[in-house]
Amino acid sequence: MIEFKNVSLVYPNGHQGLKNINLKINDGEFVVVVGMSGAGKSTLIRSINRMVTPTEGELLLDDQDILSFKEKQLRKLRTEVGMIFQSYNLVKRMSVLRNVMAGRLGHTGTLRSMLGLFPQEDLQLGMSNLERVGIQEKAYVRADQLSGGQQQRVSIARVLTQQPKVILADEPVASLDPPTSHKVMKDLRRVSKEDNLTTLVNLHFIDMAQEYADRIIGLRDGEVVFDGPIDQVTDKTFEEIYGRPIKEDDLLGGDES
Ligand SMILES: Nc1ncnc2c1ncn2[C@@H]1O[C@H](COP(=O)(O)OP(=O)(O)OP(=O)(O)O)[C@@H](O)[C@H]1O
Repeated sequence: MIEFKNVSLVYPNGHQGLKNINLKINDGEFVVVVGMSGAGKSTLIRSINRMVTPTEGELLLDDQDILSFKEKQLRKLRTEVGMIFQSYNLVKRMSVLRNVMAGRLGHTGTLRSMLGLFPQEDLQLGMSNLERVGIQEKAYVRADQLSGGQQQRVSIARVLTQQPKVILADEPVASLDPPTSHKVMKDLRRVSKEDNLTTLVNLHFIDMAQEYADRIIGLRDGEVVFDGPIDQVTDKTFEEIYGRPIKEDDLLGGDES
């Protein structure tokens, strides 16, 4: 379980990114975080792997306060909490499989990883994760030869190969067209559920949020202004989170066709 207890974060320039956050996120939940640009979505999820560090409160992962973690514990935390980025963050010149194997970095020694000396069972794990997202035939292709949707699937396979407890996804479909966005979100949700991973996804399209979330957390100006299961979420909820009527731009539209 992830628990935020009175968590606040003030950036070095004095800007308050998070204000007194109190949340409990259960194992296996698929949570979508929504809010306007600048509301604090990235700050919230990046606190969980300490890419940013809250300045007040306690942030518990399985009852351990990660805000007190130093180097060695931080490395372990980042093995347990995987991340998916809008820009995929693949090494473009390397093969798809090599990128996926980067997920084992925290498990295999750095030198062995740099030399590409992965144990056979790790390679099998990497290949099976590529298969789970439907691109095993691309394993030996250079990452930059793939489409955006395929590259994001590689990054999903990489995070699965890391065998984390938690996945953080920061606007994972913001660079993709509507049909591809739906396919990637479906894959992400399916594999998260199959592996019982706790997943937090930042999305800015409210129709996507409604389609894939178990639970929605709404942020405004660094504060939680809504937190509830998807069946309690209506268009009015989003108007309250955004503090204004819903506009066409807030919807991705389209479907998988
Ligand atoms: N390193 C930083 N130093 C100072 N202020 C920051 C820093 N990073 C983010 N902020 C500010 O904190 C607020 C929250 O930013 P954050 O990136 O978490 O928002 P967001 O909801 O993810 O927005 P977006 O959808 O635009 O990415 C914004 O006002 C942003 O300008």
